[in-house]
Amino acid sequence: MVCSVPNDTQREGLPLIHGTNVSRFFNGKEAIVAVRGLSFGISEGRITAIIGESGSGKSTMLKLIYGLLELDHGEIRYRGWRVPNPREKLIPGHDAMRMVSQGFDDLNTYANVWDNVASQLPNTDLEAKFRNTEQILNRLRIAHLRKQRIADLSGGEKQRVAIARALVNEPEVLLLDEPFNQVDASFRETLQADIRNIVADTGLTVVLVSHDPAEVLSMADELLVLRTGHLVAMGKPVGLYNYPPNAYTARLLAKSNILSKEEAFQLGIKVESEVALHPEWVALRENPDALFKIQHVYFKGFYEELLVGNGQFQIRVINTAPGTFASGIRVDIEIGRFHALH
Ligand SMILES: Nc1ncnc2c1ncn2[C@@H]1O[C@H](COP(=O)(O)OP(=O)(O)OP(=O)(O)O)[C@@H](O)[C@H]1O
Repeated sequence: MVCSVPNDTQREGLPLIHGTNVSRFFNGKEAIVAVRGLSFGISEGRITAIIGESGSGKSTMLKLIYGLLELDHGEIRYRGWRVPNPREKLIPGHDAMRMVSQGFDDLNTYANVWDNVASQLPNTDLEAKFRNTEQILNRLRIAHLRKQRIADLSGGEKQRVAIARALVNEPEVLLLDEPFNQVDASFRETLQADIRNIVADTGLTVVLVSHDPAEVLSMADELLVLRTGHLVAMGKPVGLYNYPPNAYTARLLAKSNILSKEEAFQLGIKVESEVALHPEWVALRENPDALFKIQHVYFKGFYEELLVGNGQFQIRVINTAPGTFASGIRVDIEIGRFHALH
């Protein structure tokens, strides 16, 4: 779907969504940098997650992609055409995309689920309206709720209605702002699986924002990592997890221990840079003469998180055999692997 801007010409050979040097500031001269100098590509038919700490610019980036906010610098293209900014379009937001924001502002609280979804479709073909509404309610497993008012639904159910409403008229891109916020783990996993299936079956492109990368590691095909408005890493989850390009990404994805080269040396690692040591890359062996001591044991269910220190620095370690170590015990640290941050 082309949603064009006057005097624009299509650029060939770009990914589906392509940003060049995108910046957006707030507050005029005392500018708050929301995002700065972002250049990125988002592929068609994939799930791309924008991740980063609170305030890193994720929601701003999503709104810029959709065309809800004006850019201060740079440009964003969709299928090679420039995304219109809010001044260039009567109803802001790209016609090929739909966005589901936090808070479900778009839902009509007093109408029922069916009407909230069906109202997105025209009355010109009532049979198609019925069929498409029914189909998307089934896909999102909320057909049994069709007569319920939004006000009476749980947060997770509302989230599914909001997504159904966004998908019912078959956008090419679905933008999701923190879709798994405030929902429990089992709900999250089934919703993630349902979204993955929709992407696989329909070729939909999904861009989602998350402040908790662990929750999207298994779901996203690509990750874009933001830090204070800058893009500091992009790539596939497995690659970024195992070979993070910087300390921020290592901490965000893996809660990694970041050690200076001097600290690493004390663990027998000889490198000329900082080191990322993921908590699961470390094993412990009890030794009454060891320099390191278990300082805290945090019970996590099927595993424990241990804080181990030598008086100078601490590292976090995952122990998959809970109950083996108690606070105060002295341990040797065995490094399975590490990743040098150059
Ligand atoms: N309308 C606005 N006016 C002023 N500052 C804004 C506005 N929108 C965003 N900002 C600022 O821009 C920065 C990035 O905000 P943004 O909401 O994009 O971050 P985020 O990564 O989505 O955060 P969170 O995870 O907390 O939702 C923040 O410092 C924020 O305070």
